[in-house]
Amino acid sequence: MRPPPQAESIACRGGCLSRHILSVRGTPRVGSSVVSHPAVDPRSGPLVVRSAPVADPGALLSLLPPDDAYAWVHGGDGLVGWGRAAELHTAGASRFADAAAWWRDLSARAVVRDEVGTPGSGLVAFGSFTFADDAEGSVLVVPEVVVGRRDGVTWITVIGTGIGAVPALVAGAPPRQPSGATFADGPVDSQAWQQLVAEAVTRIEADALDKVVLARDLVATLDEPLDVRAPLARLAADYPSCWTFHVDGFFGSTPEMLVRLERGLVTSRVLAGTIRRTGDDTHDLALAGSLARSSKDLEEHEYAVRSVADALAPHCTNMFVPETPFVLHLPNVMHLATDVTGVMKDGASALTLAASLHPSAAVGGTPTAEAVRLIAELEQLDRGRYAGPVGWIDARGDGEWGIGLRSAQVGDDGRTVRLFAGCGIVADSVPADELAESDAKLVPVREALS
Ligand SMILES: C=C(O[C@H]1C=CC=C(C(=O)O)[C@@H]1O)C(=O)O
Repeated sequence: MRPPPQAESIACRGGCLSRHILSVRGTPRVGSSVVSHPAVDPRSGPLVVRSAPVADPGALLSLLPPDDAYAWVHGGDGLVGWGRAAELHTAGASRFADAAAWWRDLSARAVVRDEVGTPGSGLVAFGSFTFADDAEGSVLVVPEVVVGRRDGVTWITVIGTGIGAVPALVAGAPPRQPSGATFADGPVDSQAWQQLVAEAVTRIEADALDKVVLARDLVATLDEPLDVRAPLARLAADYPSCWTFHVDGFFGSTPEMLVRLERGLVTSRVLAGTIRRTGDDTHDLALAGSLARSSKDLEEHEYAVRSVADALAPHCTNMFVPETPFVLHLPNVMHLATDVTGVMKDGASALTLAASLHPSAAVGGTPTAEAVRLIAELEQLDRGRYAGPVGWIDARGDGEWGIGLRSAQVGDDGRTVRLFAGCGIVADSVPADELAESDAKLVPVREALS
């Protein structure tokens, strides 16, 4: 393999890189307002992108500066980035189409020298999309620096308007740990939320729909503004089989891969059907067996698998949809899980696939339209980016989009953090059990803030 580039190394990290790379703002952000018809500023030249292998710099998350940092890591591999070379903010039902068009245009105009040639090298954007059409906050960001690792190969990508210097990669000082976290119910307290679950069961029994996912939130207040690198490091260490992410204050560790597209191969990990772990391995094994036999959970799972298979079918050939789920063991919960695969047939990008899949029945319900209407009516919660697609895309269209679960959004003051969790409700659901399940799903982020 080619030796890592050293000649251009300079002893600085994210912040001072901006001396070397002029930041092109793809679309200016005006306060928090939404740019619905984005275009790259025609006065700016194309983005100039260079990817090259580098020596292993250690844990990817340890490279992140405190601000403008992005992450998508899974068991040591993944992508981290910092700085903003270009960005798009969008909203509305057209948010995915806006983002896909912006990305196609930006990619087509970019000048790329990619010495790595793997999914995630070359031009890359991190993104996060809201669950609901009418929420603000969908974003794609192209960092100034991206560091990736995959199958033992580490690379750096530098993005700007000119030939940028390649920064030396050094771990920064350890992040400041969160302190003084207190947690309170969001606008709907746990008692009221159980009543909503009961109401959803009534609606399901009245045959209006088969399944609906209801979510709740917790509000954490910290002593000081959150250094998001601290919970990210904790989540990545505690949940290595999940995808730990951060985009624009939205962070978490999701076990659910909405869609991955790599060199024509499409995969999706569907989760639905949950049981809490007890901490006693023998007992948990017995619980895993009962989860795999539970008709309530199997029914809930089947809806989610069907929704994913149906949404992928128009884009794929050779689809494989296993008939029986396996049990995914996480430290806090176990889930029924199915890995759906297919071969891309129509050239759709990972982002277009994510748009076709969202919202799957793991976060919406069945039928989708009725479930989404009931969520809006009952939930009394602005989900923001929770349960929306979060991940990355490269210029080839390859990418990974997880579902933004086991997640939280940092507020503008930096000290307030909203944590989210939801549960699939079907005819047999029991409100108190669903509350306990949602508490278990809040554990990863809650512990990472404590
Ligand atoms: C909606 C969430 O989880 C989904 C994913 C896995 C299992 C689920 C369940 O069993 O209800 C949910 O469908 C969440 O974690 O907030």
